[in-house]
Amino acid sequence: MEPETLHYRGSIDESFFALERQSLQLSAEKLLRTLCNTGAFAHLGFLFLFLLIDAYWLAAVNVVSVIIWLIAAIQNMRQNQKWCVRLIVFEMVAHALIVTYTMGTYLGFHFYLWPLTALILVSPVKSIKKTITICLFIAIAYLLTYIVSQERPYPYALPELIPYIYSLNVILAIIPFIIVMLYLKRISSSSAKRFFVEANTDPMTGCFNRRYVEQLFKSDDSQRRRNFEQYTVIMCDIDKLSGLNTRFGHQVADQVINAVANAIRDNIRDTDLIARWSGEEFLTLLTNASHETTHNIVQKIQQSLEQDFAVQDMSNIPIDLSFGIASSSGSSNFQHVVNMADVDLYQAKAKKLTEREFEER
Ligand SMILES: Nc1nc2c(ncn2[C@@H]2O[C@H](COP(=O)(O)OP(=O)(O)OP(=O)(O)O)[C@@H](O)[C@H]2O)c(=O)[nH]1
Repeated sequence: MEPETLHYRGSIDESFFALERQSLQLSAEKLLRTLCNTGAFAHLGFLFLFLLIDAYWLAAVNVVSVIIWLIAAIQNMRQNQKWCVRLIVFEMVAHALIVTYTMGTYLGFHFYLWPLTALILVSPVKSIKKTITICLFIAIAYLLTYIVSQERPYPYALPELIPYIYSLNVILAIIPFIIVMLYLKRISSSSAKRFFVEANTDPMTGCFNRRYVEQLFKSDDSQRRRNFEQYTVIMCDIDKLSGLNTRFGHQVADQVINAVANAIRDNIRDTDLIARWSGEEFLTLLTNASHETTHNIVQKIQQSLEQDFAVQDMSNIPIDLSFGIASSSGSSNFQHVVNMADVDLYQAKAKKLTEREFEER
């Protein structure tokens, strides 16, 4: 699955990093914080409701509930998520049972038991056996409320509020469920993006890798292919990279590779694509670019690189790029176009070599 936020140009763009950071931040701690805040506020609201209907002892129970939610929030802040979840589960089960036993099932307080199963699924309980046992225990507790409290008459004031309290409980009980599901959705989309990036990009430069480009031209995705119906391939090779490694070390050579990737990236459009084809070779795919535009881009890449080296005080590093260019016109076969660009590249390199030999004579 390709994340929509990844553009063809470059590779892992800034919006992806922002999204990734956001998703990671929405960790268990954030999920529990949202739950604790919602739980504490909801119980504070119910405290007033119970006072309104003269259910004083239930209001007292609610005070204890608010305290438990606050302690759970503190445990979460202290990174003690295990105890935070235990307290939430205890409070929700005990409170749902007490209120349902006192008021009957027709007020809907027993609905709070269901979202707990979702919470337990994402909680730090690692063992599957334990998770299933707790979920079954919740199901049994739900059944008990039904058996014990079904026929119980409503004992408090303002019975006309019953349908409203029921509706409120239905809505509030689904909130923890939604929060947990959103959390799971975020985690799964974040993992899919990470998987895509790891499989299709070069970690050092952030460019797409060869695999991605080859898959792109093999894929049946007509929308994506249409973007590359009329394209030009530029093969860019860093000359004598092995020499740079020997003379200046791998770190400097890596810096050179990154600088070349940036120079290409800065001079192509969002609809174009850059991929690290091999250690010292980059492939650039330009869409609908004329001969003149392509040559301008090549020139701009070289100029950008020189400027970047001057800014970074790296002008002493002898860096030369060779380019091979081929266009898809007349051939729809990607591999064939790449081969033509390769031939052009080797000719450019051979020409340089001959010129150098001529100068040295
Ligand atoms: N520092 C660094 N070096 C790399 C990386 N990938 C490939 N190389 C080096 O790039 C060099 C490529 O060597 P060659 O294929 O002979 O190419 P070259 O030295 O650039 O010579 P010409 O292409 O003929 O100009 C090898 O020494 C590799 O070790 C990398 O990620 N970092």
